[in-house]
Amino acid sequence: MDLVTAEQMRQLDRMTIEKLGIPAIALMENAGRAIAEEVIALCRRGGSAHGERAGRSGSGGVGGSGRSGWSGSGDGSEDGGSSESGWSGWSRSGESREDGGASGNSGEDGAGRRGECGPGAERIRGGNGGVGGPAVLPPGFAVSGDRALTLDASGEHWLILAGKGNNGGDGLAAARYLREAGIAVTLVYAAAPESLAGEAAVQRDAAAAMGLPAVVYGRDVIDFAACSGIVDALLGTGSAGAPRGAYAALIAAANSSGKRIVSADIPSGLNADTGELHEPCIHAAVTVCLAFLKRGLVQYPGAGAAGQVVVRSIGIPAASAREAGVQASLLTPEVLRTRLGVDVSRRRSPEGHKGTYGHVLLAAGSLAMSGAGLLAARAALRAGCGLVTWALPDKLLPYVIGAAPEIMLAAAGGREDGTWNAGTAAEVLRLGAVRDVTATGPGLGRFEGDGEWLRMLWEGTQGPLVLDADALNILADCDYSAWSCPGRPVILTPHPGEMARLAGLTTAEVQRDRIGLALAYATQHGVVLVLKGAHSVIATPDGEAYVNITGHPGMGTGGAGDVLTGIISGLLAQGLNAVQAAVFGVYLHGLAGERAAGARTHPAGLIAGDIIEAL
Ligand SMILES: NC(=O)C1=CN([C@@H]2O[C@H](COP(=O)(O)OP(=O)(O)OC[C@H]3O[C@@H](n4cnc5c(N)ncnc54)[C@H](O)[C@@H]3O)[C@@H](O)[C@H]2O)[C@@H](O)CC1
Ligand SMILES: [K+]
Repeated sequence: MDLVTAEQMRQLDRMTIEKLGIPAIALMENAGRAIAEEVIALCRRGGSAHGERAGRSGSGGVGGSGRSGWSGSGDGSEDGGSSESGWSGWSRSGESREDGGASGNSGEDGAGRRGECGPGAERIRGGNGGVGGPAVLPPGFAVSGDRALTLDASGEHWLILAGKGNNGGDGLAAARYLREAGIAVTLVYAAAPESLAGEAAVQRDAAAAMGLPAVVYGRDVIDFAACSGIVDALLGTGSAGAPRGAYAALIAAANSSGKRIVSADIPSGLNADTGELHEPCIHAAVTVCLAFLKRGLVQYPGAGAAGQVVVRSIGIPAASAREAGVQASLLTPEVLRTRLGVDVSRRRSPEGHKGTYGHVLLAAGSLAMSGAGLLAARAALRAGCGLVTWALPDKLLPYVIGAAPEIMLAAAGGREDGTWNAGTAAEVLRLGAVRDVTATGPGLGRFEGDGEWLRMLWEGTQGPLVLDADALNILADCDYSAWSCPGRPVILTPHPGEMARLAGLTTAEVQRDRIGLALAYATQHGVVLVLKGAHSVIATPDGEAYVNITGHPGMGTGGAGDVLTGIISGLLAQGLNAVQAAVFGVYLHGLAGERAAGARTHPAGLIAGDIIEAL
């Protein structure tokens, strides 16, 4: 599923309007209808303002995963039920959904039976059946109504907060469909209705012609207490900066009303590109994202304000995304399989042996931080590689003998106190020359001459090189753009603090636009970059980015990053290329974390070793 910026979305809108000849008002109608369908689906579910959001907490929802709050349409991103993927929480609008609602296709019930039980069909039966028995329909004949836009005996009353741009126009179109579905609506204009222009003005006039009641902020009393839900159509991808004036006041009032809020496209007040929250920002139960998933909806804190995100098609072809230069994707099993060519089933050859699956060299650990090396080495084996050699300081070696009998140990020299020194580089290079992957960083520590040590590895390693933890801190202190590169891939796996040191920024600056920064850094430095944290971003040297949404809050525990280093290295050893290994490694790491968290009495008890065991 593609992730777009506001500017790319505008370009995609223009392409559809100009090249395909689809009028802008038609797109807006589709948007309005989609929003109305999702409001109706929410009403059917009876979700409360906060109840709808429970699935995002990571503790509830399908599979105990934070992903249960996501559903999508438009690119067929489902995994087809693969148990490996764990994507049971993902549903596609327009196909059979558990709630039986919000289907872009009318007349299907929750089980996908066409024409058997829609309200329209009931009416036909009633008319045919006469007194005293069920209707008998001729074989093969069925009629159904527009179930997605029907809500029986609702008693619902929704406020439609409308801004003066196209986002407001979407809300006004939705209001008409809601009214048709039997839901009472009141339009709340943030600005004088006369100030609306273009398609939004057309929607204003259509709503007025239908007799929909309307109030205007600053002129009329707005009764939030009397409504049962709120459509937020104040600001969309055209918003700039913090909401001002009436917009700010309406957002604040909507949030404090405690009512369910369904946002059109993005929660008003969210930066659609970065996920930053302006003050104030809507906190939605559901966000009906139009056409393409906006980057800001998958990056925190925005992802936390959006509630359940549903991506709905409005007539803009999915294929046009690449034409518009979209380089970011939500990481789904489908993306792994088709865009990246990863065998997500991790099939093993019946003829395979340990030599088939590659050999990792890990240079890691020191006397005070031996566990980091052990975790990374064990994770590489659990990721499926054939062999792992753990190179470590001589003084550490006796303490780890037998800690994991599957791991081969190699004394690399080092200082008397069990730390590394510059002289170990030659031995690490010698060991790495006959192995498939070299990984370093976990538990490495800093030492005199460490910059030169890393330069030797960087320039001398022939196979893929994975750098994490202290290797990244060393790198941050070096001008490595001057180092020669033997043409093998490098994968960097920083957490936000390490990323800040690498990029010369503060951690807050790193977190402000994770996708943008990861892309800029990866392309500028020619590396595969894994920016860790909730919804890790993987960026490639040729300018592609993937946002991962597997994982669990319980994974915030010491050593989880070392496990990721091991997994990525283990996948590289098995022959995955650097991008495949980084992306699939992050994905598997998150899945294993979810499983491990689910297996504990409380996810707070999760420790890094549990993630390895859940691989
Ligand atoms: N053909 C299209 O272009 C389509 C656009 N669509 C909708 O249109 C939206 C984008 O519409 P627009 O580009 O008109 O922009 P918006 O509707 O997001 O907002 C623009 C309006 O808000 C005002 N504004 C901007 N920032 C503000 C702030 N911080 N405080 C107060 N007022 C502010 C501007 O003066 C302008 O009047 C999308 O998010 C989507 O909902 C959909 O209808 C689909 C088709
Ligand atoms: K909005």
